[in-house]
Amino acid sequence: MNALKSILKDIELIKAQSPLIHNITNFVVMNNTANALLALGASPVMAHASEEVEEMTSIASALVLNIGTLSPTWIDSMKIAGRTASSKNIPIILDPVGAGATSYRSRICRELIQDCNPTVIRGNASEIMSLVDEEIQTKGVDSTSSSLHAVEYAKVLAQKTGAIVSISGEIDYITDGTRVNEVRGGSPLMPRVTGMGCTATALTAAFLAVNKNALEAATHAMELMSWVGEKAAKQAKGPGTMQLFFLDELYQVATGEVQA
Ligand SMILES: Nc1ncnc2c1ncn2[C@@H]1O[C@H](COP(=O)(O)OP(=O)(O)O)[C@@H](O)[C@H]1O
Ligand SMILES: Cc1ncsc1CCOP(=O)(O)O
Ligand SMILES: [Mg+2]
Repeated sequence: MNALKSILKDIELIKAQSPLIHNITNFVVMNNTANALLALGASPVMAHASEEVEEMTSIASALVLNIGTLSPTWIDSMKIAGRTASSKNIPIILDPVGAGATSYRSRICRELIQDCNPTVIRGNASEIMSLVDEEIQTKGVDSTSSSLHAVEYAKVLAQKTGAIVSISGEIDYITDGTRVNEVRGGSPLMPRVTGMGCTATALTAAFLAVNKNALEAATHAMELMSWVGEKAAKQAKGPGTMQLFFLDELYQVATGEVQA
């Protein structure tokens, strides 16, 4: 399977380079996403103090900006880190958690996009749609729309911002504004575990760190999520064990016990 070989090639690079991934992310998922990055072979660091983010981003291979539990001091740090990354050609991935639920979140996402030029924007359907149409109100951090419905919005967002836009859901769609890659698979248990979308974002950062083709890197991350999620769900009894099996299966792939 060619897609699998191509993902495994990126994973080999992640293992060899162990890229430092600087995460400014939310309190809910810090532990999950750090563990997922470690399982894959990357090196996570969570740092959000404005006093240190410029230095931390400067030594990182990719930057995650995740607005899940944002507050004014964190936004300042995100902007410093984002500008630093942008000036040094360090890839940035923005997760617009809950965009459209409050005007604050939507406004901050627009400012971050404007100031930091993210390489990839990854969110669920509702979040991506709300970034294009300010009238779209979402319920919270979970999507109320199908990913298929968001594809045209994602293309517009990609064309407007120059970012690759990655929409997650039952089917994932990743677009540069013209081409659209589709990723199927995964499991309905995945959205029953908090932080799975944020994990997808963190893994996308790891792929961006080793693969300069951002459309391919973002697609690889979603293919890996889907593949690992499906394997984990076969063994899980519910969300609790799903979380554990997901990490273990990710580690199995990363340590090379699964071959293409
Ligand atoms: N119904 C589903 N079937 C299969 N995979 C899913 C389903 N819903 C979400 N996923 C997967 O779960 C992960 C998180 O996606 P999603 O729940 O949309 O993100 P978020 O947590 O940001 O809302 C992605 O890898 C996505 O492909
Ligand atoms: C529940 C919640 N509330 C604020 S951030 C967060 C986590 C969202 O994570 P994900 O979007 O990956 O489910
Ligand atoms: Mg999310």
